[in-house]
Amino acid sequence: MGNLKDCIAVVTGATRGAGRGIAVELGAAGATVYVTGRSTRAQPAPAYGQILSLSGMDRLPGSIEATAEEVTAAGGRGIAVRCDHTDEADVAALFRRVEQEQGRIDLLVNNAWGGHEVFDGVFQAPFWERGMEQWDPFINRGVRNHLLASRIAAPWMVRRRRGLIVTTTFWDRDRYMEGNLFYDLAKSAMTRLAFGMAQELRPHGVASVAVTPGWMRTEFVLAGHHTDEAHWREKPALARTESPRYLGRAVAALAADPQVFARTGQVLRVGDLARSYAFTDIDGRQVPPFELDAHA
Ligand SMILES: NC(=O)c1ccc[n+]([C@@H]2O[C@H](COP(=O)([O-])OP(=O)(O)OC[C@H]3O[C@@H](n4cnc5c(N)ncnc54)[C@H](O)[C@@H]3O)[C@@H](O)[C@H]2O)c1
Repeated sequence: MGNLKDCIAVVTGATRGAGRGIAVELGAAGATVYVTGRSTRAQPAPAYGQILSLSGMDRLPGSIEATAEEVTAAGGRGIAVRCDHTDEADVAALFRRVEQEQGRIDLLVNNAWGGHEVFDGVFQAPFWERGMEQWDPFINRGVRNHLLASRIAAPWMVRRRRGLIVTTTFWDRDRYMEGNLFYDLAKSAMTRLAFGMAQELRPHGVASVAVTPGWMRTEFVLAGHHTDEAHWREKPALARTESPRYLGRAVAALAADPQVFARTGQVLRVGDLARSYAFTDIDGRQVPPFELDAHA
């Protein structure tokens, strides 16, 4: 993995899940990582949806401080900053702090995602049977928050004519997420956001890409299957999952790639990046890209 010891990164929504995996892998490559989220040790995580209630728990472990400590233990420097990414004042204060402490930002990872917190246990349903209460967590805590962070970080990158914005999403060759219109809308908008930002940043030497993992064994997914990272192999349904660190390795490889600008505007699958940059998941497997029809 490339050396990121001079990299100043912000990873949004990094108390758990994909964000945590990305932050820790950036740390392993030596980066300074601002770990953001709402959950602190003093203020526990918000409750998740029905799938966790079904398994007897509605709160997941994780805090910005715990992830920041993991980043530092991995070899980087983790800095925990409480930030609700829907709140413009919080987001402005986050980036002000990064500017005061570092004077620059090299990598922004747009990842905070509210969709899972309202998951109702229904995997597929026609849109007219889903409630409008899904709009806010899926769109405002999935797309608006990324635009909000990016429009504050972009001017600093533009001034230096360098930088990378990574937006995590789910994308499978433009296939429709059957029975999940809200999810599909949110993910399509994120992917398009990364593309649109790339067009406007291109003349300024700044890159923007969307990165799509496969099905990840996040704390949410593991709890929904009544298991944990030590025992997931006992669950046949999780056979093709990957760890969030696999996505983290993809982001670290992109951040360390001097040719990353050649990829600007693209949506990149973690399984493809693993082949291209020759990395594996934490268990040594090179998990192929997730394809919807292969899982139908
Ligand atoms: N889990 C998977 O298998 C999977 C697969 C493909 C793509 N993805 C995508 O990866 C991204 C991350 O998903 P995840 O699975 O890690 O989700 P998650 O629910 O496990 O984690 C989301 C993180 O964002 C934080 N967050 C939510 N709202 C926030 C807010 N307002 N301010 C700050 N932080 C906030 C949460 O607290 C949490 O730390 C999403 O775009 C998701 O669609 C996930």
